[in-house]
Amino acid sequence: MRDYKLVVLGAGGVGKSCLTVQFVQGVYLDTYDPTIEDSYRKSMEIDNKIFDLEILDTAGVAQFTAMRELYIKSGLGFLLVYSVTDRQSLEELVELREQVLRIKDSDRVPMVLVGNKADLEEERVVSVEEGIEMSSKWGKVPFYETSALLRSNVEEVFVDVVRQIIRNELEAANANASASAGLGAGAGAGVARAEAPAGREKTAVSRDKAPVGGPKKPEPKRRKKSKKKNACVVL
Ligand SMILES: Nc1nc2c(ncn2[C@@H]2O[C@H](COP(=O)(O)OP(=O)(O)OP(=O)(O)O)[C@@H](O)[C@H]2O)c(=O)[nH]1
Repeated sequence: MRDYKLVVLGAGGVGKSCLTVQFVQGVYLDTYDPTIEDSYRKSMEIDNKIFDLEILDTAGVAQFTAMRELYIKSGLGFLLVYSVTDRQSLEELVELREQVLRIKDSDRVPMVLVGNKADLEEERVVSVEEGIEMSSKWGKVPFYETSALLRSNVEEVFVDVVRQIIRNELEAANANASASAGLGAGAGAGVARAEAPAGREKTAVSRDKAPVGGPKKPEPKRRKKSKKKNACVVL
């Protein structure tokens, strides 16, 4: 069984705990109790394999953010959550993502951008388009709008991060196998083949789940083997 640690990051009150508890326990918490740090475990089957997930629900409020570096070091995948009712919470993610990339010392860290509270249409101040724009700026990090209240796209965001981790591991294994077989020049081809089975099936889906993003395009190369796909899924 594979054991993966996922970390849920974002400003205070955006719904990190509600998303996590909805995913793990299938219930919605409607009281607000600021988190210091909570850890949850859940086993799930993805692509016919069982994964044991440890999910760290982190503190959004400033006095606990010193612990963040530790979470980030130990995490394999990250959910960067804002609330569509709070513009500042989206802006705060810019710095958070930079912190993740810096601490992990990589620009290919498995992550998703999550705009939560999408059910609160009347209180919305961040549009779907702004979420998509942020995801594009970040090199097409998969973007979803979610509602922990309605349980929409909740499972999808966690599964997406796990699939990214799997894909990265496959790429690393292929690169190692090619290197140890003395096939340095063929490593790129191995990576490309490895991507196919773990690829996401969704590209871009509008509020009524119709595709809005057109065909997937390869991300412009930042590193030699970088070839990410986009997934923007909103309610
Ligand atoms: N309408 C609606 N309310 C939500 C949703 N998700 C969370 N909330 C509410 O927002 C408030 C904060 O949710 P939490 O999950 O505690 O937020 P958090 O990000 O964990 O907050 P911190 O622990 O301070 O970091 C609670 O009152 C929730 O009921 C959602 O999808 N829709």
